[in-house]
Amino acid sequence: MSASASETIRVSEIFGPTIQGEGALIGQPTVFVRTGGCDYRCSWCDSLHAVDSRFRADWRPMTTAEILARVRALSGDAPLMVSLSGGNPAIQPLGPLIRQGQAKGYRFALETQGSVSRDWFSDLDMLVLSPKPPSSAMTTDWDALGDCVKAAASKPRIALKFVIFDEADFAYAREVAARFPYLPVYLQPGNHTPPGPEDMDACIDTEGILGRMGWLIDRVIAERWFAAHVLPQLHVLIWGNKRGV
Ligand SMILES: C[S@@+](CC[C@H](N)C(=O)[O-])C[C@H]1O[C@@H](n2cnc3c(N)ncnc32)[C@H](O)[C@@H]1O
Ligand SMILES: Nc1nc2[nH]cc(C(=O)O)c2c(=O)[nH]1
Ligand code: SF4
Ligand SMILES: [Mg+2]
Repeated sequence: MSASASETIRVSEIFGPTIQGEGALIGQPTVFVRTGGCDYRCSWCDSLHAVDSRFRADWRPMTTAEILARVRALSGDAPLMVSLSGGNPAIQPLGPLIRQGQAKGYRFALETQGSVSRDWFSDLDMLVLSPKPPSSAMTTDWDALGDCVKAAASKPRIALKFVIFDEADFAYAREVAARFPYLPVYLQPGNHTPPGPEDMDACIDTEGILGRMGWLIDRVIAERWFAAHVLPQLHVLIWGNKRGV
């Protein structure tokens, strides 16, 4: 599907530069463009303010030019990595933003659950596919996930990233990884989030997160899954569930 540059994109928030706190690009200075709206409702979603339609009034329709101007202002016009997240950014017309941003030297990563594929995935610098394990209560559409990998196969780096709370989630990650044996895998312990986005500033369960991190490392080693990377959500350990960091 193609999109014209005049189409608007539903934006929940644009923030940064901060560091990418997760996965393959962890530690990299990054500006986040978080789009509003998602076709999933994960039981533990940490970004409900970009998912729950109660927050729809906060999502602003922005043109590609407006988003790019905001990203350039936040970064002082110095090109850096832009992470397109959400919500599900794949349901927004982001192709023109990626191409116009790249023309200015910016690089683009996109985080999605793999439920919707777009031909413009091939223009990305990095596609992070984060299929949802049983604890999310979502069901994987294997054809859609395969289509996402195919759409991106010609150019960008692709990585799989899994949130793991328990043994069933770990088994799911193993299954997906076996279907795509050539893709790098990142595993991150789940963070038990408060029930509503209003309460997100509540304290995080650091002990629980680090406990699951230790368990995850033990499981990876026990299975001799030596191709997997195990990482915490670094930004959560530093700033908790705060928005805009
Ligand atoms: C908020 S999502 C937005 C992008 C897209 N909808 C997705 O899920 O990939 C960004 C990343 O945060 C992860 N995430 C969401 N809630 C989490 C939680 N409670 N603990 C750990 N990671 C979480 C998701 O799995 C995903 O990898
Ligand atoms: N610092 C930081 N790193 C992140 N990595 C993935 C994020 C997301 O919510 O998509 C995120 C986020 O919100 N903040
Ligand atoms: S797919 Fe991503 S944004 Fe949507 S509900 Fe799940 S974690 Fe949240
Ligand atoms: Mg997040």
